Amino acid sequence: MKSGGNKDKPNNPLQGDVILEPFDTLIRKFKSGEYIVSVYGLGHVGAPIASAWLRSGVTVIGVDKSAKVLENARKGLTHIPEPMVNETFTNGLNNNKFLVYDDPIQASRTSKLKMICVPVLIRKNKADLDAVKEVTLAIGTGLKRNDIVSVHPSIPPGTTEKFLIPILEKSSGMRAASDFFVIYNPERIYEGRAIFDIEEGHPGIVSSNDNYSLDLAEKLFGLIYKKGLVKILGIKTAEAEKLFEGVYRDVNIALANELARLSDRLNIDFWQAKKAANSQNFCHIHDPGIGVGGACIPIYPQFILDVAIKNKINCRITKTARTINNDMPSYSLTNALKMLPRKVMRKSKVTILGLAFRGGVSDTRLSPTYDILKELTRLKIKDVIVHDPLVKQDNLILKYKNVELVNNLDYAVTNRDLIVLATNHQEYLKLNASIIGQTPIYDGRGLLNPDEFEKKLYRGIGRPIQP
Ligand SMILES: NC(=O)c1ccc[n+]([C@@H]2O[C@H](COP(=O)([O-])OP(=O)(O)OC[C@H]3O[C@@H](n4cnc5c(N)ncnc54)[C@H](O)[C@@H]3O)[C@@H](O)[C@H]2O)c1
Ligand SMILES: CC(=O)N[C@@H]1[C@@H](OP(=O)(O)OP(=O)(O)OC[C@H]2O[C@@H](n3ccc(=O)[nH]c3=O)[C@H](O)[C@@H]2O)O[C@H](CO)[C@@H](O)[C@@H]1O
Repeated sequence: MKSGGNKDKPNNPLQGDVILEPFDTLIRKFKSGEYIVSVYGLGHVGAPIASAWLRSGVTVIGVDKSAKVLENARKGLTHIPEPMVNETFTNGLNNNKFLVYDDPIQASRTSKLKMICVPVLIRKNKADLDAVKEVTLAIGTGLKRNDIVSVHPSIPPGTTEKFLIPILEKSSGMRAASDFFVIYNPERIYEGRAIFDIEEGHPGIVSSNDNYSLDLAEKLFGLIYKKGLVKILGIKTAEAEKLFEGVYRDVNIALANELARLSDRLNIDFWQAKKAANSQNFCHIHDPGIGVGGACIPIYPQFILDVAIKNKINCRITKTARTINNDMPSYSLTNALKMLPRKVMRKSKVTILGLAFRGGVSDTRLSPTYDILKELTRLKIKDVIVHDPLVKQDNLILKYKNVELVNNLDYAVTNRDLIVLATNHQEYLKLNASIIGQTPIYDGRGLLNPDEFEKKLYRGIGRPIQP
């Protein structure tokens, strides 16, 4: 059969003697619970994905390596503060639609569609594929004929084809696009509204290397993406697409940081200039800030740079943007420390507002606040408070003997020598002169209204110094 035929019928079985099920039968079997989806990794991405499938009526197996995550999941809970995830897990357990496995091979044997949602972080400027390798091997070991494997983390272009498919083929003894099917579906969720983003926020991206798997992906993922799907034939292109989104953001933030630093030097109000500039339809200047954190934006450009170096391409803008953004914690702290009252720096009491990498989330991965803490510790400042309304405890902070993590904002801003706002949590909008008294504040996110503070006690990135 040729590709591109009736969407309800498999148009490219590739398998000679084996007849594939019509897509409608396949979907019916997922909906009836005969076919099961397994989600490997119940973190920021996996937990909302599992929830989206559960919400579509499908039976889901959650798999994770962490005993704590599994224990929580069995109670219908997650450590991910995403709206609707806990409720969906709890309903799923009550309806016997949500199953939790600690055996990844058994989960693969039991499920038809296996979704890889474990993290790909960075080690020595290269993608760290250890977790992906581990689950891929387990999935391959339990793989059955006509099963479907779908890959979700953001990864360097070529990873699925060159790294994951060979593991699946070797461990299963079967061939991709013939005996089993591989889909790449990058996640585009914004933490804090993940289920909404999957279901209604953006079109989903589905890709595969053959037409049959791509049509299959469209049919399957149509169950959860209500805003439509963008189909890409060629997984490598889809892997690149996701990284391009991240590079675009990183470069635009770097541009904002560069212009804000110029504005600081010229004593120009960057924020007013930005607002006016963005009133023109083609202009989308981003926000400057104390740093670019999170498990995505600082990492994806590195994947691009690594692959560029291997292919002897000099991605100068991507590289420069990283350098500019990496320098922002140091630049901001230098300006903030200029506000310290004259006294021995080591004896100063400094408060950092925000540990999360951005406002509205409790995720602290690669937060610029860690860079600030490292520098304050190097300067031997002994009394440092970090406040965050959403982060209740943090293992990295425990390593700093000079740093206390607190959730009480009044305590954090009382009787201090300097306050540095590092995260744009909405909770900080209430700060003003009567709350912080005579303590100088450096606004590393341009969040606060300078008019709410005494002129000499407020400085901020891109904010002019008032005479
Ligand atoms: N966080 C986001 O907003 C976001 C958005 C889009 C894409 N992504 C991509 O998704 C990937 C996953 O990110 P995340 O934020 O969900 O990570 P996470 O750390 O929040 O969750 C990962 C989960 O996988 C589990 N895990 C790790 N190794 C495992 C293994 N070998 N077997 C089984 N379980 C294992 C962990 O215990 C954890 O529960 C990222 O690397 C990124 O490429 C993330
Ligand atoms: C391409 C894109 O948009 N991707 C989003 C991004 O989401 P994110 O959760 O990482 O959040 P961001 O808002 O990008 O922030 C990252 C860091 O940059 C700082 N920042 C931000 C905007 C700005 O103008 N100036 C800044 O300084 C901010 O404080 C924070 O530290 O990656 C997810 C995973 O791939 C995507 O799913 C999601 O779509």
